[in-house]
Amino acid sequence: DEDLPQTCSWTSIEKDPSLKEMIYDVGDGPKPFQAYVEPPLESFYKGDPPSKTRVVPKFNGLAGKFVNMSNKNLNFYWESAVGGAVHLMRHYKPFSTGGTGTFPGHRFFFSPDNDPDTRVKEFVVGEYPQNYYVYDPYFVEGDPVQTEKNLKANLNKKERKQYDKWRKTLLFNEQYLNFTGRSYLANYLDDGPRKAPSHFMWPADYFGQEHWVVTKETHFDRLPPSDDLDPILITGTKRVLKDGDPRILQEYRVKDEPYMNMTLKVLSVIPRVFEIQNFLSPTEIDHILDLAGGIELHESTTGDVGTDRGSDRTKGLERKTKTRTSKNSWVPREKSPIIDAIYRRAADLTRIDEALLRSRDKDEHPEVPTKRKVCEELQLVHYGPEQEYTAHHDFGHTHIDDNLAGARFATILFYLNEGMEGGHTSFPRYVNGESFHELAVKPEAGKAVLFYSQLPDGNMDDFSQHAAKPIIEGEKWLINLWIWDPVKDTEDE
Ligand SMILES: O=C(O)CCC(=O)C(=O)O
Ligand SMILES: [Fe+2]
Repeated sequence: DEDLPQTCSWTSIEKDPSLKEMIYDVGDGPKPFQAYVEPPLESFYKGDPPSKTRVVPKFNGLAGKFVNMSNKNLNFYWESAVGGAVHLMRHYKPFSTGGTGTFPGHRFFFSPDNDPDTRVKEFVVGEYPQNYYVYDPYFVEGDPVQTEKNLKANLNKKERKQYDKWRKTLLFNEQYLNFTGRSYLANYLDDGPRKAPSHFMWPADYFGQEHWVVTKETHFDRLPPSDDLDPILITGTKRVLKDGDPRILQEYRVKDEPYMNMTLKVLSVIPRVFEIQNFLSPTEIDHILDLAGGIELHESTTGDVGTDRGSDRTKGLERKTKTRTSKNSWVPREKSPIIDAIYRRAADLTRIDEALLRSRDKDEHPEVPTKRKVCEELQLVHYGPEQEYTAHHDFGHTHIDDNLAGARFATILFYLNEGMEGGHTSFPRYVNGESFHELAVKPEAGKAVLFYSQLPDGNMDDFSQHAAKPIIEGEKWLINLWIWDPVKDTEDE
């Protein structure tokens, strides 16, 4: 298109400069892997760095990855203190894993799901980067012969395969940790480590760095009549807008502005966090809040706590999660043309084809391994006084047999209001040379925040841990969009 000589400030880099070749061996001979190695702190500052050494953050949380390397069904508990109250966190299938944000000194244990009085393994969480907590009843330290005997006696062929993949994951983790200083929070798959993200990732080289990207999805500045905001019914290729095509409801958008510029400003290098001012227009915000009036908001839950699979005895120990006290609801892209435009703009912002953010026809992106979307529906969230979402990671953990290993890759938060007291989005572990306090992002109406939960090498980013701080006064409205890599784990329709 002639109006758009260049669509973004990014000039092609062959590979992310933070990727370094590491040679590893998990028993099949030496192999190369492009591993993410954190750049030196001095490079995080455009001018003179305030310090050459990292500040140790006040917040000492970390991602705990708990692994069931047995063929037993287990229940996983948190024990609030030695001999204190225990809380059922979740059920673990054979050879499965799960994660939770945790702190040094936290206590967890596994029990067989048919024998809740027995603790087969207890864990006390250590300091970062001690992220792994493994139950392996077959392994005998320093005795490979006995270990092999135990495995032969207890596991069938299929189980042995699953076990061996976990062994490789742990071996890979040791070498990755040694090379990068970080744990490998993904799994080692059938043909090697989890693949590097298939989506584009904006670089974040230093605080205050700016990128820009152009979008034809310009702002709505007048609300179309409600009939024009009916749900979108067309599907697949018919949704594609060619360069010459007008945008949907163009007449209600800012006049004589064929495209608009979005500026991403780097708020944090590790994790990669960007803010984008004026992503949403006041009209768009009105429309979303209007939808919110007609949408029933539900009490939020997280994937971490609560299961209906507990035994009778453990049922009484389940509790509603206290980590997330807000109310939420899902808004599909097809809800209205304005919501659709927000998805298209988000696609331009992340430089992901909009087709990946909806159901696709057969011939759209045949290279993508499944027809699943790469995002969830928008989530509309409301926090009232005292409500919060305590520190957590947005990524999840996949089963060892899931060879695609789809996980949340990027999060975009869109703030719908401002002026509340509290309610910041906090990144308590952002790496810097000045402050041991969190990076606190203030909600401002129309502002978007983009951050990545994964690293350029396909590992999960433990430092992406974040929280919604409690509201002290007022309320907070936001929508968030979760983008997955390479695709979502299940279809959400
Ligand atoms: O409300 C916020 O600021 C953050 C929300 C969040 O982290 C989430 O919904 O996953
Ligand atoms: Fe989150």
